[in-house]
Amino acid sequence: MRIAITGTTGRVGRALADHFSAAGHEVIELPRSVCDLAEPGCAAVLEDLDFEVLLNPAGLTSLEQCEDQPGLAQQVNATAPGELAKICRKRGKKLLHFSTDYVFDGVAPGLRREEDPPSPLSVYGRTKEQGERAVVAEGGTVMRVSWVFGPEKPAFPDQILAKALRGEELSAIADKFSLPAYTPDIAAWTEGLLKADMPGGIFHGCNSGPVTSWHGIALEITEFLHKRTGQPQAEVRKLSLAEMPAFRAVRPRHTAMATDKLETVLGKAPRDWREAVRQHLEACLLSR
Ligand SMILES: NC(=O)C1=CN([C@@H]2O[C@H](COP(=O)(O)OP(=O)(O)OC[C@H]3O[C@@H](n4cnc5c(N)ncnc54)[C@H](OP(=O)(O)O)[C@@H]3O)[C@@H](O)[C@H]2O)C=CC1
Ligand SMILES: Cc1cn([C@H]2C[C@H](O)[C@@H](COP(=O)(O)OP(=O)(O)O[C@H]3O[C@@H](C)C(=O)[C@@H](O)[C@H]3O)O2)c(=O)[nH]c1=O
Repeated sequence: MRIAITGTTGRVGRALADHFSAAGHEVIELPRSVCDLAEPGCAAVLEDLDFEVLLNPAGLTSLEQCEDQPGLAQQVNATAPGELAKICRKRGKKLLHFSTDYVFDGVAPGLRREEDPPSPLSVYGRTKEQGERAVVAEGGTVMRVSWVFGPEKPAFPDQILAKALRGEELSAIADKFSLPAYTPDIAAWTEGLLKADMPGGIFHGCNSGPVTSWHGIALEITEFLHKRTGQPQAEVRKLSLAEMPAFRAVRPRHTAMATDKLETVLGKAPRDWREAVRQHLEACLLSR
């Protein structure tokens, strides 16, 4: 299959490109230099392109940058995905677009379902929600992911691992809750949706297991290191969201997502995030 992929310099796009290349598909990479979503009309690149499915993980992912440049966030996260979706529909091509748990306000604890009404708190969340609505209106499929980590680019777990290995003091936010999503697993779920012919609508994609905080993920990492090295388990100081002055954008507190809808397509539940974190850490230690 000929699979076009945006955002291949990013975490999810790189994982998708590597996964589908390894699976024997022809991957057409559409990085910013080929398709700059900040440019109105950028989707025209699809008009003459020979592809069967478009995967669109590209996005303006810094919440603070979105607050500072709302016009750019609107163009990249909302307008451009809508334009890509229109051309995909017109040309009879399948589209999977990536969105976020931050479309929810996260006020109440518990698992968010696809049919729960979004109520974003930030420019990032609002523009991502508009983008997903535009895609679904054109018959496209959306996968909302959360707290993404993987080998392609360092994320929060990598920062904790690096600090722990250097013996530095550790701290992590303990009053914000979700479920992480591991990039190789995101790629496998994407393949599942592709095999189901991209059914349209919204799907939640994250690993399973107990809902956690960033502090909970950090503890999983220090416990892993303790078992792996025999060193005493490092302490992780608990932080609150309010202690993060760098977080100028408002972040939702409870955004763990239920994945039953994806499970129906895949025929199995996503694996536990703790297993995915351990696999990631093993790979990080081996590559050092
Ligand atoms: N990371 C996370 O924790 C989460 C991510 N998501 C969503 O998942 C998707 C993938 O995220 P992730 O891979 O982690 O993000 P990254 O920040 O790692 O990558 C973003 C990608 O988008 C590209 N991009 C940004 N602006 C433009 C532009 N104007 N034109 C073309 N490409 C552009 C970047 O290209 P360049 O390298 O040139 O800047 C990069 O390839 C996003 O849509 C995000 O909203 C959802 C929940 C959590
Ligand atoms: C969690 C955490 C982060 N940080 C730092 C690391 C990083 O530089 C910065 C932002 O962290 P994160 O990127 O993990 O947090 P955030 O920007 O909230 O991440 C979000 O990204 C967008 C794209 C999404 O859609 C969300 O699901 C979520 O993954 O804050 C800490 O210093 N301490 C912490 O405990």
